[in-house]
Amino acid sequence: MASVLRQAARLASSRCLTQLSAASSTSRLGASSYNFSPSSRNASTSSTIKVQLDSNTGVAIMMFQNPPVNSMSLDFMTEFVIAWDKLELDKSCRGIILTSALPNVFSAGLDIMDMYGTTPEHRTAFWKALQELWLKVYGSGKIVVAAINGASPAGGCLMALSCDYRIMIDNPKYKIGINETKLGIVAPFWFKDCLENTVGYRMSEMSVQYGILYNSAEALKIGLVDQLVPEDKLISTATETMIKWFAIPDYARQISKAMVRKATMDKMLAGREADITNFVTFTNKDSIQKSLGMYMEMLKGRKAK
Ligand SMILES: CCCCCCCCCCC/C=C/C(=O)SCCNC(=O)CCNC(=O)[C@H](O)C(C)(C)COP(=O)(O)OP(=O)(O)OC[C@H]1O[C@@H](n2cnc3c(N)ncnc32)[C@H](O)[C@@H]1OP(=O)(O)O
Repeated sequence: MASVLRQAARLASSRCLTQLSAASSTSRLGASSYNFSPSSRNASTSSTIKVQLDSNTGVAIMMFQNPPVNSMSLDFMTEFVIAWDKLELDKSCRGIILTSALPNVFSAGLDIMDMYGTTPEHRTAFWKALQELWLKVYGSGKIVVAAINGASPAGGCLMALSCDYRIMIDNPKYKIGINETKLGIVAPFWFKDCLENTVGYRMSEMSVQYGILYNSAEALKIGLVDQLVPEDKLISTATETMIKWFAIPDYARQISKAMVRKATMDKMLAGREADITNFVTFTNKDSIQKSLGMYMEMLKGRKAK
């Protein structure tokens, strides 16, 4: 145990978890001091990411606004990471709620147009940006809550899985899952690892092969999300949840989080270059390009009907 703790402490000061110790101001706010007055809100906005930080409570809400479906394009992910870094450096921010500013969709996952018909150089930059985003969110010392207010397939599901807690709107029309095989592509190992860490081995074995998208009730049943709420209670519940987490001393929670996530993080850090090569090689294949093209056509055709 002592060696695990030493490792976790080393991790806490390592590149991906540098924020852990920096943000460890213990329990400045309990639920009773919660005050969400508009005057305390800080707003910062890029074209696709909107951030509201309440420095009284320490809760930041990061909203995706990349119409029509919050697809994770290279530009979106770059803006995400810039906004994320700002929050990580802000000591008044103790927790981040991820949600969508668009109706009916949390995130449609990776932008297929960034993978389809693009150059290997472009896809390299695209995949690096995705790795970077994931390492930041998954490795964050802040408390991160996903407020899932719509469809959340593939990369959208990964984003939610990287958080500490997932709250979803209770509506059967919203689906979440790792559905890559349905597109004729393969989710990389770290998508699978995040799913497995959350729902267990057998469920992820079924899930990644079939490419299952679960509705909200099914997602709750298998533990893919932690809580369902009516639409009008989503942000208030996410904020209240965050305030409850604030009662735990930051440093102890952060070290514990680092211990639990270390193996998954290390695997990615060790395999980062190979993962980029795999992605670029895989998406260079004619058969994969064909699958992506057909899927895009299907999406557009569905709309035309
Ligand atoms: C050996 C192993 C090596 C492994 C190496 C790695 C291999 C590659 C790994 C790749 C991992 C991929 C991860 C992903 O995230 S792939 C993306 C998966 N996403 C989806 O399947 C979602 C598709 N979209 C939808 O289902 C719906 O759009 C949605 C439910 C989200 C919303 O429905 P709605 O009816 O509201 O909207 P429309 O369907 O009409 O869509 C509106 C427009 O948006 C376009 N669109 C939708 N999704 C995407 C997307 N992901 N990327 C780009 N564009 C998207 C859609 O075509 C419409 O466009 P138009 O308005 O122009 O018609």
